[in-house]
Amino acid sequence: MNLNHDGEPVVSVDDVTRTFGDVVALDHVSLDVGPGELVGLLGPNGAGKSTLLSLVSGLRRPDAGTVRLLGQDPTDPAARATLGMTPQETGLPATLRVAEVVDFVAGHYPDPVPTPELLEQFGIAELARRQTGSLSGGQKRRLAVALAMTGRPRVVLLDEPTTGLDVAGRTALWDTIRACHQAGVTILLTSHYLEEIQALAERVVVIDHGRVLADDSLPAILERVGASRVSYAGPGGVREEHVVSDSDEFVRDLVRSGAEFTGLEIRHASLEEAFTALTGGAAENADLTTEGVER
Ligand SMILES: Nc1ncnc2c1ncn2[C@@H]1O[C@H](COP(=O)(O)OP(=O)(O)OP(=O)(O)O)[C@@H](O)[C@H]1O
Repeated sequence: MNLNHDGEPVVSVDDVTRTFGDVVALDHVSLDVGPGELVGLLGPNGAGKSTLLSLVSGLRRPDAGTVRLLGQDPTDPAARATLGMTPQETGLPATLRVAEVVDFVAGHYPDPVPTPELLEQFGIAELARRQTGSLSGGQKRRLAVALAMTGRPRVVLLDEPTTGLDVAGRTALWDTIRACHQAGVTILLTSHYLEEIQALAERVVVIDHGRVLADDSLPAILERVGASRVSYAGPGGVREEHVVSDSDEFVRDLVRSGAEFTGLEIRHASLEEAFTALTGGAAENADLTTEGVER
């Protein structure tokens, strides 16, 4: 599905299956991503998200079906010149300095972002001369995402980009990811932070057991759950909460009934509720979190 854009998809996954021995990691998955889209891949542990990114980045080949990156086979190195990627686990050469690692990666691209500019953009300029082995987990993560942007990519794959970052680090990285998106870069990201998907993605693809369960705009995904929570304080200040399918109708009826109430609040279903409904409760075991993240 390509919700917002005309033209050729930047990433095209057509009826792809990939197995590892007996495990079916991807089961007839199809997905098109249009130019400039920011797509969030959401799914419980082992759903197939990283496998999908490994096929799009040409690290692995599908058993069946086709994957195209800007119309080319992503296993062809020429196709990957337009690609930036931050894998889930990144190995940085521990004895090299931060600026040296960026320079090394930049050397692979025809028109890289100048190293000082890139480090500034990712808030790690003051770490330029530090050996990467001495960086904190969060600082390494920021550097890893910065490396994905070094070659001015048209497509960026981010596998859990902000895992391990504190709240300030996470929101700073979100701003950088948004800036890349606004500059027209196509971004496909996975995350276990529902707030991250809610804050960044305009389109959400929910995957479980190697299958696409939902692929739609964020509001449409939320709407699928259909329910809203209406709460208010009744007489005596006792708070009541109702889960209703039509909050407008509920409030009209409440007003018509002449009941006294104050502090009316209407909350639409959260992404967590939508995800739990879609995956049949998998969210509860999925290592997904909605805690400790400010939007
Ligand atoms: N190299 C491999 N060898 C064997 N099985 C694998 C391999 N890579 C992935 N798998 C299996 O394929 C399935 C999908 O894994 P994948 O890493 O794509 O999930 P994921 O959605 O990225 O999970 P997580 O959120 O935990 O990172 C899992 O059952 C996993 O164990």
